[in-house]
Order: sequence, then C-alpha cells, then structure tokens
Amino acid sequence: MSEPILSNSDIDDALTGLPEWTLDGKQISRTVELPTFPAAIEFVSRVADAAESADHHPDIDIRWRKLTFTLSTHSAGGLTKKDVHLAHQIDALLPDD
Ligand SMILES: C[C@H](O)[C@H](O)[C@H]1CNC2=NC(N)=NC(=O)C2=N1
Repeated sequence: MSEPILSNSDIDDALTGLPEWTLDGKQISRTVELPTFPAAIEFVSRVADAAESADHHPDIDIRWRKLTFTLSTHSAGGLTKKDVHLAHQIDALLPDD
C-alpha cells in the first residue's frame, strides 16, 4: 500500500519547515557541503542508516565534499510525508556549522 501523495498546499506547508530544501517538480532536494571528502562520506553513511531504518531512500549525488540529496517517493510518483520526514532527519543529522 503506497503512501498518498501530498497536495500542493501540504507541500507548501512542509517546505516552510524545510527552508534549505528546494521543490523541483515532484521532488525536493538539498545540497550540503562538508569540510572534507571523508566527512562527506561519513555523513552519507549516517543518512544511509536513517534511510534503512525508515525504509525510504534518497537519491544522493556525491561531488568531492558536496552532497545533493533528492527525495521523492518512487512508488507513489511524487512527494509523500515519508519524504518530509526523511528531509527533517537529514537536517537533524547535519553537523553544526
Ligand atoms: C519495499 C520498500 O518499502 C520499497 O521498495 C521502498 C524502499 N525505499 C524507497 N525509497 C524511495 N525514495 N521511494 C520508494 O518508493 C521506496 N520504496
């Protein structure tokens, strides 16, 4: 049973709590830069643990120490609350500046 897709107004509401995330069609994404390549890979590993626990997985683009996380629910063909939840988890896992 797939998650229901969020309405446009649900997406707008969710994005007010996720100011670093950008809506692009049916997905949201955030780019972060870590201090070093090993730190970036370690962060990817922490996100991977959260993704496995949630059984929900981001697309991840790795370019040296810059990471782009893209979230959508493939089985639903768009954004669901699972994406909003994982976006908050990724934000919470980020080390402080
Ligand atoms: C069976 C399992 O729940 C699904 O294959 C999950 C795994 N992770 C997933 N991740 C994402 N982003 N979208 C999905 O539809 C999805 N499906």
